[in-house]
Order: sequence, then structure tokens, then C-alpha cells
Amino acid sequence: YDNLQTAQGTSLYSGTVTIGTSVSASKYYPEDLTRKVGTFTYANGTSTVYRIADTDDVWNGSDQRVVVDAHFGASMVYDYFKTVHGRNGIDGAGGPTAYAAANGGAGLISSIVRYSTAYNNAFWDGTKMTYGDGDGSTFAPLVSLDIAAHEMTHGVTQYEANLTYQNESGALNESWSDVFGALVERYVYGESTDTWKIGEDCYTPGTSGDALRYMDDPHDASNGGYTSNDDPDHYSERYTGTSDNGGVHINSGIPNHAFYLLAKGGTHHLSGVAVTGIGADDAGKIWYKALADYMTASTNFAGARQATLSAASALFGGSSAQYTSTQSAWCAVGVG
Ligand SMILES: Cc1cccc(C(=O)O)c1OC(=O)C1CC1
Ligand SMILES: [Ca+2]
Ligand SMILES: [Zn+2]
Repeated sequence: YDNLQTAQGTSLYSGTVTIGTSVSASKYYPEDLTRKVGTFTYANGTSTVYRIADTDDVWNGSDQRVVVDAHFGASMVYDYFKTVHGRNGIDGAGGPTAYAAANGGAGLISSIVRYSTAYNNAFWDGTKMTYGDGDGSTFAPLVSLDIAAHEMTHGVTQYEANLTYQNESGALNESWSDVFGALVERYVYGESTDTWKIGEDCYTPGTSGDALRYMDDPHDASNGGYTSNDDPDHYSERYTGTSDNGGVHINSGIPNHAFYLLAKGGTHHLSGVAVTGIGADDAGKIWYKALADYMTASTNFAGARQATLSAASALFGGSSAQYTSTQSAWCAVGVG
């Protein structure tokens, strides 16, 4: 949880976050009319969506934490794509704002919190963000910043490459969401080892230090290795079964690790291929341009390698350090 609920406008980064928009004296809604981002809630366990109001615009009620975090997350995702990639909103045109909650929400990129009951998931449903509260054991409320960015990047992908959500294209869909989840978290909090963990702020609240996925170490070898949340980091280890839509949350470890090596550098523990890091900023530029300009619904891992090379060449030149490291990052994970 972020500490935004203690004060209006206090933000954890250089910008200013608008939580409450005043509608009238002593009536504020979490609806930012500049970013066109709004946050709504389900009445616990029901399918009734309604606006959340506050009387003094200090959002520190215990039931307001998920509202503040979801709203903060959507605002930060908006700022990241606008500031870093020049992209206006999820659809590139300041939306989608098609979703209109029963009581408001028209014209806003909407997030809904408190979905279902003890729901261990968060998802983009094609027009809006939705968060579960978690069951308190596997997940605390799933409103952490990297998850908000992960889910809203599913929206960006839908408007760009629209990668089919199964097998290798589905694993790329998942991986691009993890990558921009990491990059938005880094944009707001600065880079740390947590940057490369996915969901660490709300996964297993009773256990510290663990995460849902690990881009720096998909096998999670540091936790005894090859245990829970053990995903492949080399093409030779890819899952070829049918569960999880053909392993979209499993094989994502392979492109996730390629991105990590491209950004931070390192030598792959299995292939022994060394990668010279180019930094997460340039790596993020390559990944965004690949998604927006070169990848399509049926792109597979080999196609993603080619798309990122085309993007690196267009951005930095075909003999640039960025291009060369993109080649070696994919080679390190056994693709191309
Ligand atoms: C928790 C969860 C379950 C099923 C699908 C997703 C999904 O959005 O793919 C999901 O959310 C994540 O993976 C976010 C990044 C932690
Ligand atoms: Ca993280
Ligand atoms: Zn996902």
C-alpha cells in the first residue's frame, strides 16, 4: 500500500497525484479529470459498481486504502506511458473511456476495486481495470503498482500488437506486461531489487521477500531453486503443455529474463552467454517500439527477437551497443 491516503496530493514521486476531485463542498470523488482516470468500487461481493465519495479529501479510511492505491497506480501508469513513450492513455487517445460506471465514470479510464470476494486476481477486461481484495493469505489486495501497470499494459497490448493470449504469443503478452509493470514501478520508486520482482508488495503478506514472478531469476533459485513459482529462463526449458493457456505465465520467464539481461547485463547461468547491459531506459524504449511498431497477434519468440532487433536498429542504429546487446540477450535465453 502506498501512504497516499494520509494526505491529498502527497506523492511518492516528483509529480502531483490528484486523488479527490471536488464535486461540491465536502464531496470529493477519486476521479482525476486531467489524466481522465477514475476509481470506483463494487459493493463487497456484488456486481454493483458505485462511486466512492469522501467528505474532506483526506483519504485515510481503512476501506479507502485500495481505492487510493488503485487510483495512484492508474495515474502513474498514465504518467509513465505519456512521459516516457509519448503515449496518451491505454488506447493512445486518452482512453478507453467507454466504460461508464452506474454512477459516473463516463469519460474516464476506470479502475474498479473490491471485485468478488477474497479474489486472488486482477485483470483488464478490455475496457477497464479490476482488482480483487485477495484472500489475505495468498494475496493482500492486488492493488500494488507493478500489478496495476501489468494489467493496464494488457490494455496497451490489446490496442497495439494484440498478441493472441496462448502459447508463445501469449507468453509474450504476459512478459510485456511484467516488463512494463517493472518499468512503471522503477519510474515511481527508482530502481531496486524489487523492480525485477512481480507482485512482491501483495503476494503472501505473511512471507517477506517473495513474489509471484522473478525477472532476474525466473527459477527463483534464491529460494531453494526450482520450487514454487519456478519458471523457465531458457528456450530449451519451455513448457509445451496446455495448462495456463499453453504456459503464458510460465514461459514468460524466458523473454522476461532476456529483458532483464538486456537492461542489467549478466551471464546466463545455463547458456553461459554474456550480455552487456544497456540500462532499463533504453531497453524499455526498444520493448515499447517493438510492441507498437513490429509485433502482431501471432508473433512468437523468434518474431519477438526480430521485432526488438528492428526496434533497436531504428532507435539506435544497426551497429549500436543497444542492437548488439539485444542480439546477445535473446541468444542468452536460447532464442535465435
Ligand atoms: C494474479 C493473476 C492471476 C491470473 C492472471 C493474471 C494476469 O494478469 O495475467 C494475474 O495477475 C498477474 O499476473 C499480475 C502481475 C501480478
Ligand atoms: Ca516489483
Ligand atoms: Zn497478465
